[in-house]
Amino acid sequence: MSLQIEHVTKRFGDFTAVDDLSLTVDKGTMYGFLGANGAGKTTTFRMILGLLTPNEGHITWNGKPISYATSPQIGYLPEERGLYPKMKVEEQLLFLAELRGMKRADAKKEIGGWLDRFEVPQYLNKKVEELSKGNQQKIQVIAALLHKPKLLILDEPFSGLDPVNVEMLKKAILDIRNSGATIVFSSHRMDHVEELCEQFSIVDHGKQVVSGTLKDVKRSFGKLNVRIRSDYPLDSLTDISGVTAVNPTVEGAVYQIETEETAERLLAEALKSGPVRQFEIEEPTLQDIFIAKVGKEHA
Ligand SMILES: Nc1ncnc2c1ncn2[C@@H]1O[C@H](COP(=O)(O)OP(=O)(O)OP(=O)(O)O)[C@@H](O)[C@H]1O
Repeated sequence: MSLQIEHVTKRFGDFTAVDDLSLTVDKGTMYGFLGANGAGKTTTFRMILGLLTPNEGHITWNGKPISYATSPQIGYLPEERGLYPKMKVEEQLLFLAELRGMKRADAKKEIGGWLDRFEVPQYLNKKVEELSKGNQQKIQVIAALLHKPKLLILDEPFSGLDPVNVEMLKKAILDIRNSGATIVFSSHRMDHVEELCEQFSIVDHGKQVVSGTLKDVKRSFGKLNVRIRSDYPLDSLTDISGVTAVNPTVEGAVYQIETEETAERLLAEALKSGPVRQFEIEEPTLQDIFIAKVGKEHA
């Protein structure tokens, strides 16, 4: 079982939002779909779900086209959150669960469990509009996964959640993946993607610019980070040859380099100013890779 996107292009008039995109998401994988604002992520999700039709190419789940409207196998958290503000939480979730083919009694049981898990059981009989934005978001996440979909598409699932709720949602998503579901999500938070995803791709202006496993992409990026903390000025380090980028931190900077010899030169130069409190060579982060591939202005 896999999700396959083959040479998919989507145009709106003269504008190409998704440009010859191909990717495969294997069953049981947690897949991160990344890109700057306007890169084409939501458009791709809508095409996966059959809500938009590609101009070219094919998308299949398990070898067949998907129809979100009719398939109980699919769960979707849309970017534009679409709960009915006047409806009570339980009514709303029951309504959506029945649309996805669940029996009312089963849905009722599951709803209770999820509201407890997300620490919002007190809102069962409250109108959606009475909940805070973050709590509405949790209800919408519950709506997407209540019927135990085999393929779960989450458009920015963490946006608007505080750190405690982000952790709660991460655990829930991991449990769903561990139960065998395939999950594709978009996020602008690279750290979340690093923690959760086995595979990912980055799109830019509708084109795929990077894809693969985190390990392979990091290895092929061919750059390292050197983190230096010091109580003394480090200005002269910026000019050392082999430094490709400098990101200042509160107590020093992180220098992007290509070879370890540059790290030695950085350390020698830093020590000229005074003692160094931290010197560490780190692998590149997904944030580094994203910025390098998509451009600083988008980060
Ligand atoms: N119905 C539409 N008509 C015309 N242009 C559209 C339409 N839907 C999307 N676009 C354009 O397609 C591009 C891709 O939009 P999309 O929403 O897929 O980006 P995204 O990667 O999800 O962005 P974000 O991270 O900001 O949510 C944008 O330039 C957007 O303006």
